[in-house]
This record gives sequence, structure tokens and C-alpha cells, in this order.
Amino acid sequence: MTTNLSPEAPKLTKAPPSLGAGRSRAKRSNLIGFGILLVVIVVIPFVVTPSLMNIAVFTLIFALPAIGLNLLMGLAGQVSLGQAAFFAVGAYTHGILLTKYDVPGPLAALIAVVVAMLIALLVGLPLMRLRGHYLALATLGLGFIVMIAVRESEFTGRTTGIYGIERPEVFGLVISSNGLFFWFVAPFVIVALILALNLSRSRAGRALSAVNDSELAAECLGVSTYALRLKVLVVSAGLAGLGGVFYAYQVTIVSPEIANFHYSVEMLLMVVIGGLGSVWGALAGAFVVELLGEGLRDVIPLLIPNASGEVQLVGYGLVLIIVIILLPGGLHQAVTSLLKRRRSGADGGSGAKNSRRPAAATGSTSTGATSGATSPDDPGATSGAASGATSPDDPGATSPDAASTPKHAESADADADIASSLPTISTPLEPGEVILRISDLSKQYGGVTAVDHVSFDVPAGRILGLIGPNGAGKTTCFNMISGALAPTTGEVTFLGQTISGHKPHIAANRGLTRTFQNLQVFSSTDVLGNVYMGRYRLGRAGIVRGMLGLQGSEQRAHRDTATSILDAMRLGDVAGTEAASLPFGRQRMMEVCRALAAEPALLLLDEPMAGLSGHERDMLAGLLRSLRDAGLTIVLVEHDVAQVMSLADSVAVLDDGVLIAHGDPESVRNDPKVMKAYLGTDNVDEARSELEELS
Ligand SMILES: Nc1ncnc2c1ncn2[C@@H]1O[C@H](COP(=O)(O)OP(=O)(O)OP(=O)(O)O)[C@@H](O)[C@H]1O
Repeated sequence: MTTNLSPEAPKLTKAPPSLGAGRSRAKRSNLIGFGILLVVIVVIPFVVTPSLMNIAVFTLIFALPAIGLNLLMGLAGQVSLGQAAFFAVGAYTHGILLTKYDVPGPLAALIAVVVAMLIALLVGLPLMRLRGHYLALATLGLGFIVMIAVRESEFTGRTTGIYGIERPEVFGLVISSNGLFFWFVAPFVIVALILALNLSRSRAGRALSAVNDSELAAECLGVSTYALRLKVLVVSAGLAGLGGVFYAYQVTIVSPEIANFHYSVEMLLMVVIGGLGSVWGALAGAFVVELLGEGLRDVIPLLIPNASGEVQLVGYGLVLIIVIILLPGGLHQAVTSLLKRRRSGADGGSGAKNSRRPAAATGSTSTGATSGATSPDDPGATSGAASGATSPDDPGATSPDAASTPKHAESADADADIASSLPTISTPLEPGEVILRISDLSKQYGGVTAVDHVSFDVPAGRILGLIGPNGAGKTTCFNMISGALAPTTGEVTFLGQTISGHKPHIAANRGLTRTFQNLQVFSSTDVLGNVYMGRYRLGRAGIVRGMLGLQGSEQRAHRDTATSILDAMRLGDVAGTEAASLPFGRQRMMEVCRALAAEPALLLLDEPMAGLSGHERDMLAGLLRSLRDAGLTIVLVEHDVAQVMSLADSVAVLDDGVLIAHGDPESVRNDPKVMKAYLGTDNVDEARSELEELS
């Protein structure tokens, strides 16, 4: 059963974060980008015509809200249709403070940005708890509220707005010309670009990308989706507010129209044209939309005489549709595919032979989202992404024995030794003490009782096998333990604290990690990026540190650990490969690596052997034994009864949601109720011989 917590991410192609070889290439590209930008900024005021200068100034002004919106949509997966509201709040606050209260410009700007952020916080606090497109609807409403409020209020100048805003002064020099103003705004845009780039590469940025791939998996690794998204909304509004400040300076009049839906559509268009998730794309998109706006202003009156300004929206709408259809990854996709083609032409295709190189992270942005494969809009999508590797297109994947077994088969001893190369396990309990208590747990789906008043304890440092026929309620039980589902009745306590009814990150941050029956792969990143995400709960750097780029050493340490886990688990050769393109068996092993990277005290494994080759099964079984011996507690849902019986210290059996047996493997194997559940016969001798055959 797949549970997906987030149905709301947009389905546009998103620029993927790479943690493998593409990372240094991205750094180099950014440096080149900033070099070019600096030259352009210095040169433009000397070479362009006044009308182009005007476009250039508005490009920089609107790049700020566009960068913010891009963070919100591309990184946090939240669509906002009201970015103009925060822009307007910034512009109005700044204008009012300057003209009515004579507040110095820098202080007024700071207050304007803070006010925009506070309003975003107020809007986001209730909304970010909801799933779906509520933020889009609410922000759309917010735009109308701001527009009507300023239009109706005397304080904000009604329809006339706030006028008489003077151009800023820097060291006594009035920034009067467009060229000077362009240079005045440019440093702020550069800083915004740096902060946004840092954020998208940071621990928080990677977590948000992971949330967009699979909210459930990210939450189960300790990511608080709500808190992260709320913070990004606030940052995004701050950038919009800053854009509003410069807008107020530039036009010197702030009127209600700036909160108009029209501007929100423009900002949305900037993000989509630039490429969702691409920080540079937001700047490029701002330029294209400003240019387009200027063009449409000239063209529309020729085509439709007496057309109102609103008709321009039709033009934007058409461009939006064309871009979504023809270039879902926007300019970012166009540029990266071009560069990739040139690169592969330059090395005569030799790059493809290097399996450590990320196949898509460096260029192709299309894999996950164009197919919708990782969109949380589609609950089956992530497993689809995973199973994409098992499709008939990938024959190797459907026969994992052939595809996923490393050529150099290692000895069983070496397999069992893997555990010693993994992060140390620290369980705060003595072996045998209760680490997980399940009390009277039930789950009702309408008339279906998936789990029926189940109670059992899991002792620390042991492997508990949870078995049962199809539909017995095993996954539902797992989902309630990990927090993916709220129980109808009952309680789950982990390390003495109640975790049931809380979001999965609560249990995850206490040391409970899980894998999934239907794989939940973070398909927007590479294999290393997936395992790196397992380290999330052990990191400390938040959004601010991430934006300031002050988490390098923490990231390096986690990346090194993730690399050594992959090496230990014989996946080092695919560290830089796009995760969703791995054969099914290796994806499953990667999920196990990701879970182990979290250094859990309790590991829930949902059918970890499914789809593995014989060698991989043996390797995993050896690994689980070693991990148990090292102190890790494991709860294992598995259909391979023989494996469970040989691995588990105790076994719990569910049938039709009811716990029908719980004890050591031998007593469970001989329990008539278990035999009946599995084999449908009360005849103990007949059942026993059939069970023996099965084992
Ligand atoms: N979201 C849902 N809505 C309605 N019924 C559900 C839902 N999820 C699970 N069920 C039902 O609850 C029961 C238990 O399902 P669950 O997936 O937990 O079983 P399972 O033991 O994990 O099965 P399997 O081994 O086939 O994965 C089944 O009858 C299933 O149809």
C-alpha cells in the first residue's frame, strides 16, 4: 500500500539538485554565471537604448519576487498566485513610511520587507498545514484583499495611491537616472541569487526537493514539511517585499493595481519561463516577461483597438500554455540540454561510459517530472518512478538476479562484515527492554477494519518479523507506527514517548526509520543524494545557515558518510547515477542504505527482500543479523516466510487485521491458527508438511 502525504506539487519539470559529480560542475557554472552577470550589469547602462534600460531596471526589480516565487514553487512545491500581494505590501509600506513618516530609506525598506514576511507567516501558519492547492487559492484571495483594502482606505490613498516617493540617495548622490538605479538594485539581486542558490543546495533545500519527490519518505527521515515550507514562504514573501520597495522607488507612485492578479501572473510566468527550480531561470524569466510585456503593449492595440490592459493577460496565458507544452523545464531545460549535447559531442560520448557520472543531474531535467513520475500529485507516481526501472523497457530490472547482482560476487563472510563499515548504532536501551509498544492499535477504513485492536511489544536489539497473508494489515500497521497514518484507536509508544497521531518526522527524529513496500525514491537526485537525505535528522543547519552557505563542513561530513555506506553496500559504483534509473533490486538496497544512514535505533523494513536477487537477499539477511548483533532493533514485514523464520527472534502474525500469534519462530510455525491463515486448513499435519515445503 502506498501512502502519499502530498498531492500538491506542480507537475512542471524541475531542475534537479545533484550531489555527485554534477555538483562541482554546477559550482563552476554558477561562477561563470556571476562573471557574465557582473559584466552585463556594468556594461548595460552604457550601451542600451532608454526603452531597453527601462526593461532592464524592471527585470531586476521583478527578478526579486520571481526568485522568491521560484523557491516556493520549485523548491517547496507550493504554488502561489498572490506573490504580487507581498510585492504590494512591500511597496505600500515603504511608500507610506517614506512619504508620511519621513523614515530613512534603508530603515523603511527593512520594515517593508519584515511586514511582507510577517503577513506571509500569518497566511502560512494555518495554510501550510493543509494539503492541496489551498495556498494557491488563499494567496489569490490575499491579492484581492490587499488590492481592495488599499483602494478603500484613506490611509493608503484610495485609488490614487501613495505618491511623491523620492528616488534614493547614496552618499549624497541622488539615484536619478535609470542607469544609476539599475546599478543600485543590482547588488540586491546578486545577493538574492546567492542566497537562493545556497538555499537550494543546502540541507533544507535538499530536504524540500525530497519532499517534492516523496513527502512520506522525507517525513520518515525527519523532515518537518510544514515548518520548512512555511519558512520558504516567509523568505519568498521577503524577496517580493524587497522587489516592492524598489518598485516604489522606480515608479514613485504606488497604486492599488500592483496587488493585481495581473502581476502575480507575470511573476508566475517568469518562474515557468525561466524553469521551475532554477534560480538563474527566475532572472532570465523576469527579463523575457518584461520584454514580452513591452512587446504585447505595442502589439495588442494594433490587433485589438481599444483593448484594455487586461487583454495582455491573454497573451501571457498563451505564452504560459506554449511553454508548459513545449518546454516544461523552461529556459533552464533549454540551456542545460544544449550544454549537455555540446559536452557529449566534445567527449565523443565517452562520458556515458562512466557510471559514476550522474546521467541526468547534469543536464536532462526531464526524467522525473515530465513523466509525472515523482509528483506527489499522483500517489502511485513515486512507486511508478521506482517501478519504471522494472518496466519491460528495462528487462534487466525485471530480472534482478541478472541486473542487480554485482559482477564480482563477494563471499557471505564479507557480506556479513558490511555492518562494521556502517555508522555505529547507538540504542539508548539494554537488549530486551521494550523499545516500541503497540497498544490496542486499530485502523478503520469505512467498513473495512485493516488493523483490529493489535497489541505487542518490540524488545530492543532484536528482530521482530511481522507476517501475514496479503491484506492482513501489515503495511497499515507499519504506517501507523511510523506516523504515516493516524490510528482509529490505540497508541504507539517509542522509547517511552507516544508517537502515534504525530507526523512521521516526530518518530524519525527520535530514531525510528523505515523503508517502503512501494519504493519511495527521491528521483530528482542521484543515489548519493538519496542516501545523504538519510543523514537529515543528524544535521543541524537550518534555512538561514543554508542561505548564508555556512554548512559546508556538516554537509561534507554527511556526504562522506553516505558515500562510505554506499561503498560498504556495494552501491558505490552507482553513487552518481540518477536514483530512479537503477534496477529495482538496487533501488531497494539504496532505500536500505538511506534508512541506515539515519543511524536509527529502530528500523522498520517493509518487504525489503521483494525484488532482490538471491545474492542480494543473502547479503541483506547477513547484514540484518550483523546489525541486530550490533544492537539495532528491526521490525521486518516480509512475505518470504522462510527468511523471516530464520532471521527473526520473535514473530507476530496478522490475519484480517487481527494478531493471531506472537512468539518465537518455532512456536509460531507450529501454531494451528497461523497454519490456517496461511494454508486455509485446520489439519495440522497436512499444513505442517506444506509449510515445511514452503520453507
Ligand atoms: N486506504 C485504504 N482504504 C481502504 N482500505 C484499505 C486502505 N489501505 C489498506 N486497506 C485495506 O486494509 C487491509 C490491509 O491492507 P494492508 O496493505 O495493510 O495489508 P498488508 O498485510 O500490508 O498486505 P500486503 O501483504 O498485500 O501488502 C486490506 O484489506 C486493504 O484492502
